[in-house]
Amino acid sequence: MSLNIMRRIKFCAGHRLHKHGGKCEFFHGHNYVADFHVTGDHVDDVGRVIDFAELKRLFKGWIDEHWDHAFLLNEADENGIHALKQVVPCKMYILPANPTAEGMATYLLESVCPKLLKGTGVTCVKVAIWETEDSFAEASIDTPSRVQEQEEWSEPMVS
Ligand SMILES: Nc1nc2c(c(=O)[nH]1)N=C([C@H](O)[C@H](O)COP(=O)(O)OP(=O)(O)OP(=O)(O)O)CN2
Repeated sequence: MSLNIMRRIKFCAGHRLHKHGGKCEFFHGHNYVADFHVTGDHVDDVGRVIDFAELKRLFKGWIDEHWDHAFLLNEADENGIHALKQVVPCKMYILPANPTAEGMATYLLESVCPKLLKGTGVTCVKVAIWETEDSFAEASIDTPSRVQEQEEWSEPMVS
């Protein structure tokens, strides 16, 4: 048996889609919603897979530090990165792919959640990123063990 729970985290961030070819190539921002779906196979003495408050501490803590009020850019977007570095102070987070809802959900699921949840006994199996109230993308894994832990972290650039 598995038990599935979800913790929602809201944040705002700026981005642009490298080579989008349309309006989303301009710098702009969104009020994002991130839904973290977590699974476990047993409950504690209180009846919880994991305390929602602990998930908030972990997920919101990471989001607040790295993405909230930051600009998210594709590492291939040299022009955008160069431009943002001129801004003082500047909070920027560089991703290995475009900061689409799909790219952000994938990054959280594969690169961030395994580290945050290490030792908790639960696994994040799906992350949904809502870019607007009408559109979202989700990344999910079928088998938790498919998630690989990655050693490299992109630190936010603050200047
Ligand atoms: N599959 C995806 N398509 C798009 C993404 C994305 O993350 N995944 N992102 C964007 C842009 O970020 C854009 O800001 C959102 O575009 P759009 O949905 O067109 O924006 P609006 O809902 O605000 O549309 P209006 O026509 O301006 O009302 C684009 N595509």
